[in-house]
Amino acid sequence: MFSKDIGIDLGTANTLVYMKGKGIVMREPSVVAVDVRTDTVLAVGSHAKDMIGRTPGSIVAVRPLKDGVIADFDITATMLKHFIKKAVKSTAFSRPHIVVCIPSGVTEVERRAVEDAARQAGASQVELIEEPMAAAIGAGLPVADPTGSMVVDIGGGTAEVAVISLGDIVTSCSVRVAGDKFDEAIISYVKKKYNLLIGERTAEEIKIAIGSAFPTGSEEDRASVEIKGRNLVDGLPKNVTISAEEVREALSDPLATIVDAIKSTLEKTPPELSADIIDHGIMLTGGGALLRGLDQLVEQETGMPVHVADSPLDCVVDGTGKRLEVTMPSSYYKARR
Ligand SMILES: Nc1ncnc2c1ncn2[C@@H]1O[C@H](COP(=O)(O)OP(=O)(O)OP(=O)(O)O)[C@@H](O)[C@H]1O
Repeated sequence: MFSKDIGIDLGTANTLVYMKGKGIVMREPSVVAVDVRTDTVLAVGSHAKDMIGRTPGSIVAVRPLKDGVIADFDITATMLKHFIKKAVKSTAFSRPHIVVCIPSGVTEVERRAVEDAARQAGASQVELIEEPMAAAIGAGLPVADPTGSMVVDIGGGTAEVAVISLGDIVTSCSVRVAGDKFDEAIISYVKKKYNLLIGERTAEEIKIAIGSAFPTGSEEDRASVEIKGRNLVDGLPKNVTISAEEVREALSDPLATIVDAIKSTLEKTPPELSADIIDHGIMLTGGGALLRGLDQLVEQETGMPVHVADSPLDCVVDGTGKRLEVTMPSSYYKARR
């Protein structure tokens, strides 16, 4: 029988929905626009993201999950309900089973808020799973085997590093430094060097266009882009050209934090599992894994082989999907309670 069971990657940057039997049915930015005068939600997802930095005083476009935690409870619940209702039109007779993957830094109270929101949106059963585990499953790592698999999931708010064996996390480390901090680093670099104020959207565009973690010796190392912002000296709009090398310099501090998290997790890993990681390498997932040269940087810093997952942005939601498609032991998805 056709089932509307869904898996959700409730990410700080993007929310993805996987429907059993269909695959990924929705990808939207985790953004909500609210009219503060009437306290009503005006837009959710990409429409709301387009409004960031461009709203009049009466409207705020917010990202309810920030730095890997739920910054605004009620808005997160509203957004989750909106996405669930959009993906699955549940009725009293077809209440879906929902698997939600949430950042591992969320508190017990926040977990309950997510569960309640999913139930209010029509879920009959709600299961919460840990992000690095979902990412590892989605990336196709042999998480159930008695062998060490290392995954590094770099999203918008958090970078999660985990070593998994026999269906459970053996050692892990989570830092609140990921894609958003890369954008912030670009903003402050441009401000310091050029006295130019740019917005979050522009910084993200620069990162995606010419950002890199390591010089790869290719033509792209010499790329540059023209950016527009507000001159901090006279307050007027201004253009400057920024090079790939400058962006790499801007990103070096947040990247060093992520590399340190990987190294400290490796230091805590039992020797047998370390040996497995030397053989199989480290798997990078999450949107941050798309940063050019990141695999080479991690490889140079750790001496381990490093692979980037096939579809890094989809790994977490694919992991929740595999949970719905296959019956696996619940120990795979041990939610931290
Ligand atoms: N080509 C790219 N190069 C560099 N960064 C990218 C690229 N494409 C997307 N990103 C970044 O990836 C991040 C979003 O990744 P992802 O969707 O995996 O995060 P998330 O799951 O929402 O966040 P979290 O895991 O922290 O909850 C954003 O910061 C985005 O700017």
